[in-house]
Amino acid sequence: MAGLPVLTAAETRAAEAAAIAAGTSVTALMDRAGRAVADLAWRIAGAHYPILILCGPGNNGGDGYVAARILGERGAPVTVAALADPTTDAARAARGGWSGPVVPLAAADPAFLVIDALFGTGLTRPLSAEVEAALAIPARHRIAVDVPSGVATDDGALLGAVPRYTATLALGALKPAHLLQPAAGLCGRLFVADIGLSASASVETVVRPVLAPPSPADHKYTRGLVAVVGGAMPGAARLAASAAAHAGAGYVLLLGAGGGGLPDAVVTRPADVLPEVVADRRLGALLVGPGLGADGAAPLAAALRAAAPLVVDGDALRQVTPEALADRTAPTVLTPHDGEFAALFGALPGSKIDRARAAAARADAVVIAKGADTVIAAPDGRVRVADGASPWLSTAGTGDVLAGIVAAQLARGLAPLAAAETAVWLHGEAARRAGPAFVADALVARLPAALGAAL
Ligand SMILES: NC(=O)C1=CN([C@@H]2O[C@H](COP(=O)(O)OP(=O)(O)OC[C@H]3O[C@@H](n4cnc5c(N)ncnc54)[C@H](OP(=O)(O)O)[C@@H]3O)[C@@H](O)[C@H]2O)[C@@H](O)CC1
Ligand SMILES: [K+]
Repeated sequence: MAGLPVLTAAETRAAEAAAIAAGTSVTALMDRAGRAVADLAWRIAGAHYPILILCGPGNNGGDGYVAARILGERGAPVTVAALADPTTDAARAARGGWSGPVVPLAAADPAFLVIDALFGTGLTRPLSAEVEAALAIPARHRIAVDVPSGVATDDGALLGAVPRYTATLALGALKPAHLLQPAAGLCGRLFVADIGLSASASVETVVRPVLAPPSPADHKYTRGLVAVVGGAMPGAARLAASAAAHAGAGYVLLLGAGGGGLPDAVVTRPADVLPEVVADRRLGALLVGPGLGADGAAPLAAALRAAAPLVVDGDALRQVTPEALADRTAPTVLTPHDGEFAALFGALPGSKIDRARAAAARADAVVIAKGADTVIAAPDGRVRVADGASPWLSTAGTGDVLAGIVAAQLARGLAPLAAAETAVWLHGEAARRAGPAFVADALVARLPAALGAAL
């Protein structure tokens, strides 16, 4: 199943221009946008609770005037406060359709619902104190039109004090700011209004995969042999191995990290059999990095020679170079958090999406840039962004679990980007099922149920 497209401000403008070239007017697009805003506001506030609509000078403000007209026609108590007069033809026309009063921003009173139509994709500079004060007007609920005013559409940075919203209504398509931190954390529930834009996007959201159960012809090797390289901290490798076993792998081998807490089904062998395992044609995927320690040069060098798909995680990411990774001929998936990403690729420019994409091209690997806003990038430029990750995932061992799940998906034959996307979804679903304050081991225990939800 394809994810939702994610468009930058420029891509959105291009989609808008294409729609206009195909015969739709800006006014028609704005009317659809304003109607969608009004419908959402109506569901929250209905006809009896005061609604304050903050309108900016551009087309985001235009959407606000359209919503004001429609809500007013339905009998809702609407007040409009404007930063300045409209500056675009479409916004002027929308302003003309609103017959109620328009007060200056500074004169706006608190309301049950504030609709923020100050700035959308056209934000070009930091917010003024006047705008920040208006955004901070007390309200029970806030809806952001397209994006919260003050967030940078393309990278999710904050250009001022932005409040927390009940909901954000993305117009036409999601934007990076809806998914990337810190903006994503302020958007509240995300809705996408279909206003008739069509665009193919190289960036999509991660969605629930559609997995197939094993066929009668399958056996443990076709289900996938995963080998996990242990190291200085064997617990991390055990966790990863256990995750691989619970995420559908047919056979899991753990090298040099035996000990308690493992399912008996996971086969443990001494570390020095790694060259033999790497040469085994039945190997489906190799994982190196969890708990490897700072002294992992020898096993890492052996792992890089694997003809099977390789997952590089944790400590290994600090001991490898993008060039060594790019030299591999079999698929490689990297799972860095921010610190490991910086250690491996240095400070790259642009949004997290831009950085992950550049890193993937440089290392010729799929990069899973982890965090509250996990971004998956492939060397060919395709990107998948996960939304709504459990905040409780920020605990020790969850990265080891993810690496094990990725290895299991590669071992059963998924292409690297699909393996990464499937793994990130399963990891997120297991976390959702685990509830609050789980330990990483509990995440592993939820993996079969998460997998079941994708069959
Ligand atoms: N794409 C689509 O298909 C559709 C898009 N639609 C809607 O249009 C929105 C984009 O509209 P937009 O391009 O007019 O920009 P918008 O966000 O209203 O802001 C521009 C204005 O704000 C000003 N300004 C900027 N920053 C500022 C600051 N910090 N402080 C003060 N002022 C600031 C800026 O001034 P300037 O930089 O020019 O001096 C300019 O006047 C989009 O998000 C969606 O809601 C729908 O209507 C229909 C279909
Ligand atoms: K807005």
